[in-house]
Amino acid sequence: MVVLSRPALGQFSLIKTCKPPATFFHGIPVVDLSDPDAKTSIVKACEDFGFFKVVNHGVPMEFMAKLEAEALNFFNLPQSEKDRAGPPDPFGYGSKRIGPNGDVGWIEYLLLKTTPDIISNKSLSAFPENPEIFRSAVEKYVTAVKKMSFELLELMADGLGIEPRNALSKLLRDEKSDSCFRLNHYPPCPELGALSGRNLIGFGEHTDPQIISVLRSNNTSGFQISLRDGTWLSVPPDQNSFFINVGDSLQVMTNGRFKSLKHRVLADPRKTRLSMIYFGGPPLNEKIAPLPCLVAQGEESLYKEFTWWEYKTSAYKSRLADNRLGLFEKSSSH
Ligand SMILES: C=C1C[C@]23C[C@@]1(O)CC[C@H]2[C@@]12CC[C@H](O)[C@@](C)(C(=O)O1)[C@H]2[C@@H]3C(=O)O
Ligand SMILES: O=C(O)CCC(=O)C(=O)O
Ligand SMILES: [Fe+2]
Repeated sequence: MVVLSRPALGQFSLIKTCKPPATFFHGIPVVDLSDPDAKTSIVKACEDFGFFKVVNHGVPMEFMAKLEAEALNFFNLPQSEKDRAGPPDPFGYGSKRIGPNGDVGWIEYLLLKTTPDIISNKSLSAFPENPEIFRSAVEKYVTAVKKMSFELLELMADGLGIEPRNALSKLLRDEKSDSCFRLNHYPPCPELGALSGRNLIGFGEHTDPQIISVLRSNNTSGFQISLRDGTWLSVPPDQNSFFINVGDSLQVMTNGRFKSLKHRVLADPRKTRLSMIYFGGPPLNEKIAPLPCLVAQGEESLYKEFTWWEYKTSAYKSRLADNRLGLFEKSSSH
């Protein structure tokens, strides 16, 4: 029989109680939603990165594949037909111009409102043949992704010790939730091959203003996140997984504990990138402020008081790369 000395026993209990290290893939935190301790890895990823990948998410792969096929059908239409769904106001079809303030990229997109109806009339007019097929593909996908987003926000609340656990998810579950959905199409840019070492911006660097963004793309790379040292990390694409971004509003609601992360997309010389992103936002009249239980005694909010409507209005006056939250920080003189 082996008799363990006291110090050796101590080590043994440490091994047994220590949490396994977070899983990473190419420097990106990966959260397995079937893991009973997913809430801990979600909180850690949101604190350290403001970004993570989700596997075992429960969203049927066929919903992703069907919507991808329908979106490609749309983007492969003649330009004149696509233009019938534009210009974006901000909803509808847009090409090269992103937002109202002069940002451009190697991209075309459809921006859709998810409440109260999935698709505004203008976007539907681009599908004269059979708008119902497209509507149904978007609806199935968005409904499943919303459900997963509610779960993620409930796990976040659990992990942060917030009560009730629906304090965050109720904002997206609300029928007045101001959420939207975006299909981005980045055509290949063959000229890029000749300009070796040069980057072509598909979607310029920015943070997302909402609470969370849930991104799924085909297997084409191009998505990058900004690391603390200012370098860009390329995120290996994975068409079967989701990538989650903490939005500016969640940064405020956690009083800066979670960070909204800058990201961007570079165009590819050879391959088409097709991405679909659900942006979960609160109702327009919702006050965006730190949850009281996350502000320790003696501490105060890092941000001025504002509603989602005020933030969104201000965001739409900004350029993509602007530090939108800066205007709402208490230290700011604006
Ligand atoms: C340049 C802009 C495009 C954007 C509105 C804005 O003025 C600044 C924020 C941008 C952004 C980034 C995340 C989402 O893609 C988006 C729909 C959003 O809510 O904020 C876009 C806006 C847009 O494309 O209209
Ligand atoms: O298209 C992508 O992969 C990301 C685009 C994005 O960040 C956005 O639409 O806000
Ligand atoms: Fe984004």
